[in-house]
Amino acid sequence: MLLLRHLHKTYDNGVHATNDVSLDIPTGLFGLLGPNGAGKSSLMRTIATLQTPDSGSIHLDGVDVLRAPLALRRRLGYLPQDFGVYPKVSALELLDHFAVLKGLTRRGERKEAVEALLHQTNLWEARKRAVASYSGGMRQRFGIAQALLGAPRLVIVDEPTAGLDPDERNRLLNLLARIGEKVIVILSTHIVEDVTDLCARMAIIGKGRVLVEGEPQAAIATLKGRIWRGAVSDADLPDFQQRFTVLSSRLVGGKPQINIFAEAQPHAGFSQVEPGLEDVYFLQLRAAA
Ligand SMILES: Nc1ncnc2c1ncn2[C@@H]1O[C@H](COP(=O)(O)OP(=O)(O)OP(=O)(O)O)[C@@H](O)[C@H]1O
Repeated sequence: MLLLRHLHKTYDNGVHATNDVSLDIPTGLFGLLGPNGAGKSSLMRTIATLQTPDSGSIHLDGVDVLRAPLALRRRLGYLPQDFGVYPKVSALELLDHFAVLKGLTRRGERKEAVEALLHQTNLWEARKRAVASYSGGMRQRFGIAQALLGAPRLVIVDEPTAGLDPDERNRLLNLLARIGEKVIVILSTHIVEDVTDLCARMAIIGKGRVLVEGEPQAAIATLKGRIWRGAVSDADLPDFQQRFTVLSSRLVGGKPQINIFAEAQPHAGFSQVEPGLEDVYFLQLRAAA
């Protein structure tokens, strides 16, 4: 279990990027959902001991991470937002090199670990190709492979699905879900669908604060019976936005279709729909704005 308690981090420019964050993160895939600038990367870097919080505590399986950062680093796999290491060497050689850095010095053991990870991340067929020639999805899978070296207890992946096509996104999420069967995996993302189906638990953060935490389905259930959908004209949209809690709007057949949060039917022609995590997300962000 990873326990975060009352974490605060204010940068020199005065931005309060982490504001009293407390979370219990068990084994499994944990989604950290928030818009750009919400403070996801700041929190990830703090957990990874790449920066220190101003106050608060972090414990991994009972070990005080801020007092013993080396102990955490030995058990951590980290894929930052911009991994940025794509040299013209083969995936096999590069992963082997990272394995040496990670302390896997015995050749036989290292070979076994590297090959197993290339299989696990579906890169075995492409192992002799230069990482520089990989597609975005392959690079991210390579990033996951390096994060898994040394059998970490905690894996942190920062926005790994950004810019991937739907196929590659699914492949990556499935890979993370499988890894999450045994270790703690924190997945930061601004894509709501990344969290809905696969994450056992999640937190939505906005402006550095935890807005909601728990099981996605439980958060969705709190909105049951209170999400209404209907079509409006472009001209009427601003009026609806002023009068109601409009959570989202998308064009369907050229006309805005909007989701409204309301205890009763807000307007003629609106019908109740099953809530989704996107409704939770927009409602929370609105409330925090
Ligand atoms: N080193 C830094 N110095 C000053 N301000 C920073 C620093 N790093 C981040 N910030 C600011 O802190 C806030 C949170 O940024 P952070 O990168 O943690 O958010 P994020 O949720 O990861 O967003 P993104 O998805 O855009 O990376 C932003 O306002 C950002 O500009």
